[in-house]
Amino acid sequence: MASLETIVGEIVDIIYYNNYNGYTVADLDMQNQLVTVVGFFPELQEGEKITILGKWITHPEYGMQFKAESFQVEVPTSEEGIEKYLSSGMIRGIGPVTAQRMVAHFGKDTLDIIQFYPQRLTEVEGIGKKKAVQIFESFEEQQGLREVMLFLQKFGITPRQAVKLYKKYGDRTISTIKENPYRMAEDIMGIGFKMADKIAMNMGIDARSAYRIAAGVKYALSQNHHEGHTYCPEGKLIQDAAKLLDVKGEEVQNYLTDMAIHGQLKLERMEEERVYYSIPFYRAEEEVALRIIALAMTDIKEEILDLDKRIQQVEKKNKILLASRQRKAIIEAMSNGLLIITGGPGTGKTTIINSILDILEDMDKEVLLAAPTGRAAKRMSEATGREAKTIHRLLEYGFGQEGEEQIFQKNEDNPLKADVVIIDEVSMVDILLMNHLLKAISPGTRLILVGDKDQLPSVGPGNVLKDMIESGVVKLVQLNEIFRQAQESMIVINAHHINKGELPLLNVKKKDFFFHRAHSKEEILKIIVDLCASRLPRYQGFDSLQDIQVLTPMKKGMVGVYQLNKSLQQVLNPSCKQKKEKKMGDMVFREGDKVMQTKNNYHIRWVNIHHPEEPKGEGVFNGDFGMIQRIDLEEGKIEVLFDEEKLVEYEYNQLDELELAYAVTVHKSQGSEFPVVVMPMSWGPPMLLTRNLLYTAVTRAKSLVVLVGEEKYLVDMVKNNYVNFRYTGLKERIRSKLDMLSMEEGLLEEK
Ligand SMILES: Nc1ncnc2c1ncn2[C@@H]1O[C@H](COP(=O)(O)OP(=O)(O)OP(=O)(O)O)[C@@H](O)[C@H]1O
Repeated sequence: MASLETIVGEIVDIIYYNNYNGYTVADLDMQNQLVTVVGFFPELQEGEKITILGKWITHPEYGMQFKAESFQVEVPTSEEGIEKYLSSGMIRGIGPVTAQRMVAHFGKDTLDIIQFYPQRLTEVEGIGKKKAVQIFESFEEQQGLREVMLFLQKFGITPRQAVKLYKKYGDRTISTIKENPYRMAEDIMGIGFKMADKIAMNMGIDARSAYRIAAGVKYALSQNHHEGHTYCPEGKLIQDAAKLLDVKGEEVQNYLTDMAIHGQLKLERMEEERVYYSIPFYRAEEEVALRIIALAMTDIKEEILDLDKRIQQVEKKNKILLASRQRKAIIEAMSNGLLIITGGPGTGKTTIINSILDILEDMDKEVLLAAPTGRAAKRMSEATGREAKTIHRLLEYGFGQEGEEQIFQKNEDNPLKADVVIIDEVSMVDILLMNHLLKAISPGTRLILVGDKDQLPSVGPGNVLKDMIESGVVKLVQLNEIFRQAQESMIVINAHHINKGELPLLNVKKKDFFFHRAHSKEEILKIIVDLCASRLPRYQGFDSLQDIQVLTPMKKGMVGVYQLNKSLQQVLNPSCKQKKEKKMGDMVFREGDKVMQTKNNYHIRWVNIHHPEEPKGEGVFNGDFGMIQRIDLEEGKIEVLFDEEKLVEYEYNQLDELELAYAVTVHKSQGSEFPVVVMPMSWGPPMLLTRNLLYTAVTRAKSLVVLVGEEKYLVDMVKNNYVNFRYTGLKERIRSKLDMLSMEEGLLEEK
């Protein structure tokens, strides 16, 4: 067996870098001998000098390589190395041109100048005082980050996670982790208990300490919440936590009651079973149940005169005859504190919202409209011709100062001022957001919730819409008639077939729902790329970027999001001299790319390019699509245009909020609609390939659906009625609270 050796050299080329786990293949110049090095590293930069401890291996294909076990990076010392290092874009304010000028001026002292005499940077052409400060700060930050990465690499924490930790804890990263490693698992998405535990063990924390077991239990419970549950039955929690902690079930059990007594968890009885909630979910479920009952029981005293006449007027104005259920929906909307309107595509939900709006506005009522995502809110605005906001915006979330704890400014002390609030796409609302929404609805304001209960449930915990419906307490209008106009669309017809577990009708001439047969995943990928790049634009006039959206159930694999995006990018927006690009691990962002914002960012500023004189707007939301307009390699910035008007500037360290979006997962597409949806049909885990998911994907399309693959997988999906089960207590909670209230009233009456 080869023994460990130390080699020293300068990085001359990064051949491969995986930004999820840090796996790197790089060429190293060892005194004019080129060596290939492989191993797990933080993002290395060309020009850096590195000392590596490892051993020589022979790769069957690539020959001799040096496999790293540990390493020490030094800053480059040669002028060429310094220039390469600074040109890489890792320091804000320095791109290739500035790097070259700096090295031409300061030579080998450039890095020392940045660190110790930053004021001298202004001697370089193009660097003013402000930029000099920016370069100094960014360099310091990089040094700090390096230190954190070096400390964490021995625990198997990837560079990406190290960056997240550094963003969260800043200069105090190392001390915070040393103090309580389990905090990482609570604070940082993607760092599990296991990783935090590894560090804790390494630091000598006892495996049976109360501290460790409590952390394990909390983490096991939070994992259940991640899967959509609002609580976890005791047996399952003990099992999950014991497995995680590698201790006996009894050891966990002993702590559970204790944790409940100390208010770390909430112990409840649910259908004769002991179950545990994390406190925020328990509170949210309790409060939602109480508020739903209060709203549902609010008597609308107001007698609406001439409602029949008003409905007739609306019919006349819109030139339609409302169906009886639609009339019922309108009447109920006028006479209930809380109403749910649910139905599949083409069953007239939008028509009802518009009719209700017409009537209410005619009566001078104040109405507010909102939906859970930016895209859904935008569609609601377009469909109603009125302003619709995201629920977060409606509730004025995050209007505080940056860095302060973000809160919903609209709440029970400062409720929404409106007669009626209408929320669309309510199936996407989870228990926490529903609680915030209900808090801001005061008695006297009516709430109308519109949605399709058969869509995928909310990403966050809870099954709120279904639970509310099944509680039987909330007034419900269920629409099931597909209107004639909608019946002309096979998308609508087939969506209803799929929802009922029937096979969709495929390839009906001159229609809008097609199946393209392909046998292997390679073939599926090839056909999808061809459809998007050439056939659909050429024969049907669709725009490859604006109109066509590839949706896929999976992230990984040949027809998963990552590969689809790579292949589509290569063809739809290939690399060329004129287009600048920024490498992010194994992904490339290029000018002209279609991208998606992957989390809600309430503070990021945008300029309306049509009205640059207007004050800057704030906020870009999870699921918003944009286009990369410009990459500034000097400043380290990427400009993205959203909705063809909002221009947002991202710094490189914010790029984890963006993903390529030629293809996105079905889950991410919830609440959005596209002219064309293209989707692969191939093998995947049955838990994922469900009827529910297919229904959600198909209902995202307005003009055309093309499924590509093998029909047997389509049949499997239609038959797979597996709905991810969620432990939620809202339905029972509403019922039991109502029973209690009725009992109290009964007692009062008896008295
Ligand atoms: N009473 C009616 N008579 C005739 N046509 C109707 C009636 N109600 C709705 N429609 C028509 O049916 C179609 C579907 O209605 P609408 O868009 O309101 O449904 P929806 O449930 O909002 O659909 P989606 O969820 O797909 O947006 C529209 O073309 C609409 O004009």
